[in-house]
Amino acid sequence: MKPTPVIIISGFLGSGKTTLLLELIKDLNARNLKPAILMNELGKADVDGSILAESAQGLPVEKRFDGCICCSKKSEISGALQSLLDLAPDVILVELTGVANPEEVVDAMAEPELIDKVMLHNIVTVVDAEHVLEYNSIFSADKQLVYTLRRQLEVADVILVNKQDLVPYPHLSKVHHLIKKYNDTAQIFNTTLGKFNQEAVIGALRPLHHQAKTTVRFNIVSAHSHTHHPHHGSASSSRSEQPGHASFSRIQTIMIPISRQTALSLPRLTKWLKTTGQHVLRAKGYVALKGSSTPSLIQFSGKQLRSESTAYTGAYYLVMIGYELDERALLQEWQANVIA
Ligand SMILES: Nc1nc2c(ncn2[C@@H]2O[C@H](COP(=O)(O)OP(=O)(O)OP(=O)(O)O)[C@@H](O)[C@H]2O)c(=O)[nH]1
Repeated sequence: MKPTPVIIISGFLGSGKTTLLLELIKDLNARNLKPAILMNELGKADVDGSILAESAQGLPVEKRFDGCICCSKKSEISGALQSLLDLAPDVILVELTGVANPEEVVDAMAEPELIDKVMLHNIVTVVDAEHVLEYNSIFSADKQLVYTLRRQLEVADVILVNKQDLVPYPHLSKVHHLIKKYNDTAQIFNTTLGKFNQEAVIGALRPLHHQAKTTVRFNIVSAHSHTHHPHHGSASSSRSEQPGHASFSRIQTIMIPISRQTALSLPRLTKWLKTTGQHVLRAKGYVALKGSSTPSLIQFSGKQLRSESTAYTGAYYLVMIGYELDERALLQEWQANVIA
């Protein structure tokens, strides 16, 4: 039996991985290829899962959300991959968290129970064209994170310089220069919203005609996460200073639950996210906005906030992702600046 190809999508927080994943799913569907998806997410809320559920409706997508890829637990990764294999997909797409090293998945694929069943098709790393040049200086004190970000570039077969719409051309060439310093063999594409000629990534894939071992379809399974840092409560992080395969570093997540009765002012929320002294790199979640009758998906990355109306039906919350976050201060600021 032919091994099932695996495509790994990596890239720092907010670079555009889920946006790319949705583009790949569309294209695979157009080619009559059935993908299965393994994704995990920082924090306790499965925002990407909800986006996927809404955007990929009707597509032959299977999703498994229980592999904690952040901790190099090979058994968890390989367990999740094996469950997906039972569905006989033509390709497995793995979307990593923004602070994960793709090598962890590659390592897990080399475990005895998987080695003959899966093969690495390619690693695609998505780069945020607007911010990638700043990362080394912002995170200079965090060796683990700098190492992970470097490995995301070094091990990639294809690198997307995404968000090209937000930067002038000379900036793009500086980004290419940086990438080539770490990887001069990867194919590089400049993209906006993850759109490019996907032939380079999925062109060689063919239907596998494998027999599914189960008819159980994995839908959106509840988000799995855990606390890396007990004293942070809902925050997740670990502080290994030793570069290695483990991905986490000082990046933390803080989940802000929001009552269903609270409608937020978009201008106030935007102002606060842009001006808070906390080191917030990314925020996302579902909220009620004043003047809108449906829940809104909030996406804050690269100091830009986007909101879009959705058919989401779950509890409201905002996940804040950043470094050196002071949870108490952040929640106080939230109350004072957004809620009060
Ligand atoms: N202007 C612009 N925005 C983009 C582009 N690609 C993605 N975005 C937006 O950037 C935000 C983050 O995109 P995602 O695809 O969720 O990024 P991600 O890498 O999956 O994020 P995490 O999973 O949180 O690490 C969303 O609001 C996207 O709509 C782009 O090319 N240009």
